[in-house]
Amino acid sequence: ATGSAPAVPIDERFDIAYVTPVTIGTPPQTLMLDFDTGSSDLWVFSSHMPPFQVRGQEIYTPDESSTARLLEGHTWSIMYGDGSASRGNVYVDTFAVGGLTVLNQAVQTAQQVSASFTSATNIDGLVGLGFSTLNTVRPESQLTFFDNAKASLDNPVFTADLKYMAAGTYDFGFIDRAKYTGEITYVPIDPDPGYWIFTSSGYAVGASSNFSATPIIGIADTGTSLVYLPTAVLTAYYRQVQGATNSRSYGGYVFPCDSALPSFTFGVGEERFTIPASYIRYAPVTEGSATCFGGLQSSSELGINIWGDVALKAAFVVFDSRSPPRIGWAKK
Ligand SMILES: O=C(CNCCc1c[nH]c2ccccc12)Nc1scc(-c2ccccc2)c1C(=O)NCc1ccccc1
Repeated sequence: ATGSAPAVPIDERFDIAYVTPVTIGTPPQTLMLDFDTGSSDLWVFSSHMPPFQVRGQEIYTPDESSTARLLEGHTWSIMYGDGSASRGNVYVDTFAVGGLTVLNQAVQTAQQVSASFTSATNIDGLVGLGFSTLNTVRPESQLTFFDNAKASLDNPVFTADLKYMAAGTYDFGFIDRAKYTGEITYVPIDPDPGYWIFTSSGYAVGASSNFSATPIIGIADTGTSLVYLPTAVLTAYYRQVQGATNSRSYGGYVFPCDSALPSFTFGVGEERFTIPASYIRYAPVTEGSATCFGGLQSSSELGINIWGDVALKAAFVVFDSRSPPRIGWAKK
């Protein structure tokens, strides 16, 4: 089997996150979920939440699904690095995306979500595509949709083709030759932490003329908007941006929106990928402001480097869960 589904930006002005239509239950309930390689819980806004925490999101109502079964005595609770959080209980039900159907998928129904999820009105929940070891369901952790689907897929892979201010695609079980150019460069993944962690071979500010061959260990993360890198890399980049400052009040590097921005190049093996300046001029700090927030930010508070959407949309990315797992990057 194979599957293919769109990844649609939740906001037409800047790519905060991407959502993908899925159906859950019988008769099918359609929700728009954020497919997230940086976590491993499939959780949804649900009929178990207090109504004031739901602001326009679609909800999953297990009581209206004839195939829903409560997973007795199981709960979940997750906290992300930005302090956002959610928790609740667990059902198994039929889950379908892009032509693929998984029977008895663990669907984590939210009873409580933090304010940042309530205000993300176009996100009805998340589909974790990280390694199932990260799943937070207790007392027995649950498998991701991809781990449940893997045996029936033509190949144990999925690919991300995210786009700047446009709908991209997630493909499951196959690699679409029409979505990339040249060859795919594969590098190993360390699956133990549970994330898609790989080592970038270095970076350059602007084109790859002055490439600095320094290993950067980071997570390929479709669920995080921006790129978080070591301070040394950031200062090298923002040194080239007129008026750039690392603002405590805005919580990161900001600069005048009309400043000239260099592109940013990162290495995967011998290959070089360039993030255009337009992706790094991420968004005005507030509606209509002349101060813009950068798409490259420091990872020093996180303790981990993250290659979020700003980087992923500059490439065609293959998440290959053969043994040992590996990640592939190609131009497009
Ligand atoms: O969790 C994810 C992806 N799902 C995000 C879902 C989500 C969280 N608010 C959302 C709001 C809307 C939609 C989706 C989400 N990625 C990873 S891997 C390692 C870390 C991490 C570990 C330790 C310390 C720090 C990060 C994170 C992390 O917390 N990223 C979020 C973030 C956000 C802002 C800044 C940094 C990291």
